[in-house]
Amino acid sequence: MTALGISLDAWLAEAADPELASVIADIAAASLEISALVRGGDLSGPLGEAGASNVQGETQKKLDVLSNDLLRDGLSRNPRIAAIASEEEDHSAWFGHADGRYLVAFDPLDGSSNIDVNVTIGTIFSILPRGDAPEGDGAFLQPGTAQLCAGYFGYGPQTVLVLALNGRVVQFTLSPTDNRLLLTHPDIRMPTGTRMIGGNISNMRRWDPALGDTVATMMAEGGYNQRWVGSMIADIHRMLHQGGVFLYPFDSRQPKGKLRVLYECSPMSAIVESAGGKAVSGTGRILDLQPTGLHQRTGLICGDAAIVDALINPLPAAG
Ligand SMILES: O=P(O)(O)OC[C@H]1O[C@](O)(COP(=O)(O)O)[C@@H](O)[C@@H]1O
Ligand SMILES: [Mg+2]
Ligand SMILES: [Mg+2]
Repeated sequence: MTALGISLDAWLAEAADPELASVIADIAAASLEISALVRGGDLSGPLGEAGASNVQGETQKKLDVLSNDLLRDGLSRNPRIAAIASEEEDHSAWFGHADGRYLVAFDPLDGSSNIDVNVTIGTIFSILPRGDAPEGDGAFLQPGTAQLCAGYFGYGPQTVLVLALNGRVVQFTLSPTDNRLLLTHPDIRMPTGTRMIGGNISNMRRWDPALGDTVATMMAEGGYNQRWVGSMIADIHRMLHQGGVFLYPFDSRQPKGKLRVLYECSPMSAIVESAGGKAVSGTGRILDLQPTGLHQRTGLICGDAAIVDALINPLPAAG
């Protein structure tokens, strides 16, 4: 169903089986609560430092913790969801649902450093089959090709939901009048040929020299524009609609990469590929990567396939 303006629920009734639809609907319900907190800003209460660190040693903001709790609590009530894994939790959480057919991995709040400055942040999620693996983190260690659905919420001037499902990318926008998610983009295709790069250029000196040289040449001589919000979801959302590439490559300070495979790179790469783009780590396709850890990191270069190719070709062969 592609009629503009139809609700998420009506769209899901046609696009997904009822069980998968219920999982997406529950993620959406929790995310709309997060959206309301974000919209309230300081009026929602202090959203700054929570005084704790997550398993990766990163300072947690109160909104990171609140968002995690909203998603975890909301999803725990769905009997079809066996377990969740989150950036903010050391290990996967299993709900004891005998009929749980799905696993959900999520970054509850992407772009935490932008919370206090009213810049777009988001929620990223990946829905995987439960499979036969025993209960535990290992059940989540599936390549991105196994994802049944990938998506993100963007909390910016508009609250949007972007979904990759059945090989298509669609976008819903939150109606401010009745708080419903309505279809605004029935088939997003990444534009090609846009000369735009989204990367943290302050890290350029730490990148593979060949990659750094290529990017420097593109900007100095190729007419490339540079854009960097500092929230992956916002930077990739821009690429999805305007074209160009997003990159957070391996570097000498973070040789294993910064962005997490299961709940950042895998879902965002599924969205980029489904919209006609390409997503690689620098040593291979992201969606083919077999994760070995719940919080594993990787490099990421994604977007317009021709520009991604131009960036990775000078890099050494896959290792
Ligand atoms: O500090 P930098 O280099 O700007 O990093 C920004 C990157 O870190 C992230 O914020 C990591 O996400 P979290 O906020 O979920 O930790 C990405 O969204 C973004 O691309
Ligand atoms: Mg993140
Ligand atoms: Mg996060």
